[in-house]
Amino acid sequence: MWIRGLGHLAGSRMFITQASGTGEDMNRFTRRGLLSGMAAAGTGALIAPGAPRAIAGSTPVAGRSETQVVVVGAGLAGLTAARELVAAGCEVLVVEARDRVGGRTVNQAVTAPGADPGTIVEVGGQWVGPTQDRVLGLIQQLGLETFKTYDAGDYADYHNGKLTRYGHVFPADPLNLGLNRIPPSDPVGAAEAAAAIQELDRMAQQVPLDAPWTADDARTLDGQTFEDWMNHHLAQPGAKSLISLVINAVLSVEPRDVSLLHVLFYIASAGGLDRLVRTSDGAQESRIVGGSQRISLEMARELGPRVLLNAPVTRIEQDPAGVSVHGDNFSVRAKRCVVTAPPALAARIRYTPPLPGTRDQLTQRIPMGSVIKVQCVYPTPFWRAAGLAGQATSDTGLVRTTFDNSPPDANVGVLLGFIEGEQGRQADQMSATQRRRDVIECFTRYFGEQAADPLEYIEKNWLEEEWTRGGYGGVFTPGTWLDLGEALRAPVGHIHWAGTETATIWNGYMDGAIRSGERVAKQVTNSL
Ligand SMILES: Cc1cc2nc3c(=O)[nH]c(=O)nc-3n(C[C@H](O)[C@H](O)[C@H](O)COP(=O)(O)OP(=O)(O)OC[C@H]3O[C@@H](n4cnc5c(N)ncnc54)[C@H](O)[C@@H]3O)c2cc1C
Repeated sequence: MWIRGLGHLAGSRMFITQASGTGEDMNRFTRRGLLSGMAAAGTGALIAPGAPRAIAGSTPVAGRSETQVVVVGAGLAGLTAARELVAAGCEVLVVEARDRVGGRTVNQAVTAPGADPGTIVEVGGQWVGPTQDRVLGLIQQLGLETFKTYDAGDYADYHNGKLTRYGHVFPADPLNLGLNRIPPSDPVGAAEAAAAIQELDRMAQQVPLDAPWTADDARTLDGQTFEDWMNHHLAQPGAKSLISLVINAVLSVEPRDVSLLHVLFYIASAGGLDRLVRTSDGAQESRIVGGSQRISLEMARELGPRVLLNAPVTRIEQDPAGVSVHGDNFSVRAKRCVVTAPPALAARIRYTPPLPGTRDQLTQRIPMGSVIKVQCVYPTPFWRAAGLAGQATSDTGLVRTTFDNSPPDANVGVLLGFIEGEQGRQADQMSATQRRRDVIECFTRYFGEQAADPLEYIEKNWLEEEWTRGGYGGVFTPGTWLDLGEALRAPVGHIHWAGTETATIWNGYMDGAIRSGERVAKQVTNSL
């Protein structure tokens, strides 16, 4: 492996990340880490704070002048790919733009007075659930544990200015669907929404996960937005409002933003729409003790100095013998490169020679959703005592879905809300003070006056995150799967593509990211 461009920084010091604790408390200066980082880089150079730095620990890739595979991005996809490649005997270097690992998963310390030290909340991805076998398997392998999301008591729905409490399963349940989280505030609308969910599930089963563009009628399905489909198939305003909320909650976009074919693919990829929205027995079922970022922190600890932080990749050059991956002050030469940044971010890297037109056009058409995740910390989860689960849906305000996000021992109570799609875009333009006020108003509307005075307000605006620029993930616009879908996973020369957006199962989720890392590692080892 050769890495150049670091030598001129000799004489400076380097921050070393310890692979434990929260995102905030991980930075330390250590000489041992510094030396192992240097060995990993193979340069003998010292690295300045703010410049690329390696994670301490584990076995350095000492004395090598070349690496085989450079992985761009130390999120779940990149770290999984690196781990698999190392297990297959490859030399790997992961280059990460941020000063931390985890990408769209990140823990934040709760600092509210009275909170136990070490209490964290996740400000990015957090839940895991049934059939997410790869993430569940990895959690177990890394010695981590899960706990169930609090899901006892009634849900609440705020509709047309009125608050309704209801049991988990739609009480009338006219189609005997056992659907969870369809509020009965407008029974006629709810019945139509339940039927629509059943119909969407049926349509989704026809979509081949590895090639959605080959679905019967793909041209028609990808030729319309999800809103077009709603306008043709839903008569009840209540049904439209509920199904729109489902799209907001599941994809963080508006129905007008996304292709119908993509919604069907996404449903199929998760094994059903009800599974996507459910808490118990669904995608929101469990959380990871200590926070979801621990998965990445543990993998990074194993990889040790093979992970280089503060290393944004700006340019990837290919020639017949391999690739050169460049940042502002580093370059890495390798045989193969794996890019795990979401498509919209991968498009910001300059490729020489330029990527094929279809690959670039694909990345122009997969924008990130719009999400701001907000959390209020209280002395206790007071809603539990009132027989509420902390889960609300709403047709108004910035926050339209909420959850109980208290730590496993409930040493404080945490209400979590999502500001999604159009609300996310509006909230991004508000002042922080206005946003906070509007969020707390929403929580108070749904859970009463006790919600009005939180001990701490935590907010993560993913639109503002330089190395993600939105969330939960990239969303396919009409026509993209049909004309450009084949370019999603096809390597371009020595460059391979991973990341949750490339997953066939649990696309958009942590599980999908891990699956994509496993898939690309096999693809790369087979090509070497
Ligand atoms: C608010 C929110 C809530 C979510 N909730 C859930 C949930 O509950 N459950 C669930 O399963 N999923 C959830 N998700 C989705 C989940 O977090 C993602 O699917 C998953 O983390 C994606 O992993 P990844 O490795 O594919 O991408 P990322 O995590 O985005 O990793 C890509 C990495 O590439 C780096 N990078 C980008 N550009 C460059 C560059 N030029 N040079 C170097 N590095 C670069 C980035 O910094 C990043 O670390 C949520 C996401 C968000 C934002």
